[in-house]
Amino acid sequence: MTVIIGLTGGIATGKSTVSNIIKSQGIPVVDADIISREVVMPEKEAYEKIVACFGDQILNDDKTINRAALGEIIFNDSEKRTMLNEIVHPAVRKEMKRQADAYQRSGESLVVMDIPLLFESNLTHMVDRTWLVYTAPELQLQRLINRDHFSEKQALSRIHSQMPITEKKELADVIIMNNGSLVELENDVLLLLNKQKNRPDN
Ligand SMILES: CC(C)(COP(=O)(O)OP(=O)(O)OC[C@H]1O[C@@H](n2cnc3c(N)ncnc32)[C@H](O)[C@@H]1O)[C@@H](O)C(=O)NCCC(=O)NCCS
Ligand SMILES: Nc1ncnc2c1ncn2[C@@H]1O[C@H](COP(=O)(O)OP(=O)(O)OP(=O)(O)O)[C@@H](O)[C@H]1O
Repeated sequence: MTVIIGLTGGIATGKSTVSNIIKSQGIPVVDADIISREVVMPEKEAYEKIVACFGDQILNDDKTINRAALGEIIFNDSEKRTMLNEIVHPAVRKEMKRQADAYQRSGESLVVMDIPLLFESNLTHMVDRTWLVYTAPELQLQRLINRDHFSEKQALSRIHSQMPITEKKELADVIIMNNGSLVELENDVLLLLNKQKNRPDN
């Protein structure tokens, strides 16, 4: 039997950092952010819909989508964000399911799905358990500004596009605290994986 873990968090709380630790242990990770980049490549179905909806001012010279430009639009306008989500999410869900099914068929005992909008998009039915990477809101803001060189306003508009991390904390089965160092985070994740291996049924 395969146990599927839904790994989530808020923007810049450390999902990719945790999923890299998980991958380093040979555990497969299905990554919604990576898939959401693949399904909007020029040859894919969602691409034409995005261009029709947002115009060619969101394109780079080579006709690929300018993610910074599209981000500026959708993180400042909830209606436009819903429109983009309605175009992109069905294709992302389909590919996530395809990858998870393939891992299941190949007999993996544990598969992790890294899904930033797991709770916002009601995708918990796709997973057996939910793990949340949590950082205190002030630290989340600081890490986002440092990583992406956003202004405070840009960073807050992205944070406010999601369910607050404090609310997600109430919904998750397991909380991975990420307020400390990277070494502490790695130790905690390795311990959690060990616990999961020893008690695969929950
Ligand atoms: C707006 C886009 C082009 C910006 O691209 P960019 O490369 O700057 O960011 P990236 O895709 O790496 O996302 C970074 C983080 O932003 C957050 N985020 C992304 N999209 C959304 C959204 N629609 N609503 C809320 N938060 C979001 C997530 O925490 C994600 O981990 C891109 O995020 C996108 O296409 N979003 C819509 C698809 C989506 O919802 N992806 C998230 C998981 S499926
Ligand atoms: N414990 C930590 N100590 C210091 N920096 C950290 C820690 N955890 C994560 N970071 C840094 O914080 C930033 C956000 O982490 P990461 O990119 O893993 O978040 P994410 O949740 O995957 O973000 P997104 O939602 O945008 O995909 C990165 O620059 C990362 O290196």
